[in-house]
Amino acid sequence: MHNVVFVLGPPGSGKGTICSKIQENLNYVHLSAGDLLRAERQREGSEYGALIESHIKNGSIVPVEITCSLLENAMNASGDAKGFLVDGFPRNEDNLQGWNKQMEGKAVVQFVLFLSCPVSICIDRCLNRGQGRTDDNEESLKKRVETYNHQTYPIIEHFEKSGLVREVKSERSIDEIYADVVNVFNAANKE
Ligand SMILES: Nc1ncnc2c1ncn2[C@@H]1O[C@H](COP(=O)(O)OP(=O)(O)OP(=O)(O)O)[C@@H](O)[C@H]1O
Ligand SMILES: Nc1ccn([C@@H]2O[C@H](COP(=O)(O)O)[C@@H](O)[C@H]2O)c(=O)n1
Ligand SMILES: [Mg+2]
Repeated sequence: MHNVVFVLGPPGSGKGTICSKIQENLNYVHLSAGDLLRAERQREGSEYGALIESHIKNGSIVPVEITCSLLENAMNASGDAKGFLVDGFPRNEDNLQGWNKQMEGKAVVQFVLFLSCPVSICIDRCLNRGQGRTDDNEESLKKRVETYNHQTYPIIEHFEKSGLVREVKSERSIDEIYADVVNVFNAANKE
């Protein structure tokens, strides 16, 4: 059974940055749904390349069958770990339902780490990220934020109702955020 922590928050809230630090120090494996989709988009022979690129540019969400299979394959291919940081998933109702259907009996959700951050700060971070992402431009970011507000935030609210959400404010320095995140993981692993 895979132990999973979902990591959610607006685009640019620092999910990837914080997950890298958790992976380095806490024996969790970081799996970014966005990174897996970008790799699949580049994979020679992939039948999904064009579809994925179109969703990424439009800030819309790729059908769950594609994303969940990439996640499950990555988990199965990974060695021993305390758990998996599933970054940027589930992003909408389709992601959530598809995960529940595909991963029932194969994964347990330990908690949801919610990195909350004002949107204006998130947009500035993305525009200055400097990684050449095709969606780090004003037009795509407007759509990504809209998708976050209308489709992803309701998923966070859904988990909130089950008491699974651990919110950490991420408009602060990386060290301050990470200190709070470590406390969240320590508390969860004592339960
Ligand atoms: N606490 C922070 N303070 C300042 N800059 C930060 C902070 N956290 C991350 N950044 C920077 O902001 C940018 C976005 O961070 P990151 O890629 O981790 O966000 P993300 O939530 O994974 O975004 P996305 O959803 O678009 O993948 C990066 O350039 C990163 O270096
Ligand atoms: N569950 C997901 C996650 C991501 N996407 C698509 O990838 C884009 C980039 O995601 P990041 O987490 O790296 O920002 C995102 O805007 C979506 O188009 C997805 O479809 N499903
Ligand atoms: Mg990211």
